[in-house]
Amino acid sequence: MPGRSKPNRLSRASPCPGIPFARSLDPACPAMAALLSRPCFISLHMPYRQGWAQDLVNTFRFQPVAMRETPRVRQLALRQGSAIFLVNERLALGPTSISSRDFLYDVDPWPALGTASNICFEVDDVPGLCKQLQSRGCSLPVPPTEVRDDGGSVTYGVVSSIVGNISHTLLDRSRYRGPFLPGFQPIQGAPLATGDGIAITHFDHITYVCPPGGARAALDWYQCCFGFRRFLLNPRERPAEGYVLGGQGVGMLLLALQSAQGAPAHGCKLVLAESLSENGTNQVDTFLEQHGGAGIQHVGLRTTDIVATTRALQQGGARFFTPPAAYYSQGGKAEEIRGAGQDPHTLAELGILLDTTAPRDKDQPGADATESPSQEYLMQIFTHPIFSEDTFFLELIDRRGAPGFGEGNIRALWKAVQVYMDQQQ
Ligand SMILES: O=C(O)C(=O)Cc1ccc(O)cc1
Repeated sequence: MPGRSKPNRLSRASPCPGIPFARSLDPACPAMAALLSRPCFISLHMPYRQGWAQDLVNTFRFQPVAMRETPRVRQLALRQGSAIFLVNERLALGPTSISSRDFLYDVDPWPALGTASNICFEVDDVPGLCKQLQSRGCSLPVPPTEVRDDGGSVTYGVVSSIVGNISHTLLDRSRYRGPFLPGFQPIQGAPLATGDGIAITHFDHITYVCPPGGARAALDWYQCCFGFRRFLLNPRERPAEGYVLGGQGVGMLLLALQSAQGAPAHGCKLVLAESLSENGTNQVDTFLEQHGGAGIQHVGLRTTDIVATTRALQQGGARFFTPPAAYYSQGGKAEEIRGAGQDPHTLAELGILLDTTAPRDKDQPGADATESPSQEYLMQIFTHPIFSEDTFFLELIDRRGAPGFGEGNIRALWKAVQVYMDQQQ
């Protein structure tokens, strides 16, 4: 955890605290009332005076919707589609003056550096879920709490995840009519120009970096505690092993989950990454080192037009990883791109990756057996790290029927990041 040492909670014997080990490994592990929906917001914490909120507004065109300011902290909600980042900034130096209650709807991760540390989920019964989680031994830094203003009231609690500095705000805002949350002032003003082509609709997935041996424990925890279901990233993935990428410099295990509620096509997935590299540092190890432990490595933002969105963001100054030029010329890639109905020159100019190797697995929940697999593909592009360290970054993802993750794209990203990191040294 940045700036503060913390015992490794992944070393617990049972992945589901309080549940006998054998039962806890059962994916149906015991009826959680938790029906978590798509993330309501993702919290970012900045150390003193790092104005990254401005970049989200000016470059990524997130719209400021609401703000809360105390003498010690500022919290700013920024929105694109239904994706909301809650940017938390300290207004004073030094940890002593800040109490955990300064950051409403969150806990203070004491960041010595920028970190994305909280994912808020809307739930129906906050006290009931908090009670269940507590009875399973989960740590609840904020017990169920009611906050109200003129727009009504909400109930929230915060639970610590077993992964690094990540926490989850559990929120019931069914009784609230205001624009964001009680305690926040709406930010009036003309919406930012939307004719610029940026078409971000929602959070598609959130990828964690787990410590060695930690991805499986995290998978079990989210299944047991939040009722998440396993999501197979690729038809070739064997459930017992996970999606293992090896060779060509890649050594990584990926496991994924999706929330039980919500249509699969629109649900937000959690991807758990763990390094399997034995020799030398890679992007996952680098994250652990520079972040000071496990945490959120990137957030995938779903777009319905990745070409226009990337172009507009690049014009606004966003910087993206670009794959080596050979990516577009070798192994029939240009034909693959054309076959998908895209233009290889445009994708190459912008650095967008396209993958047709992640067709819809007909066994995944929600799969539509009538759709033709040949038309399914996805396109992705990844920003450079957005804080000063090589830690957190954003991704744009445009899914054309493909719900998984393309192996070719992950390899290309891996390579591009390695080249970037080598250049940094
Ligand atoms: O492709 C994605 O968006 C993923 O989430 C998979 C992934 C996970 C970790 C990495 O360092 C690179 C790629």
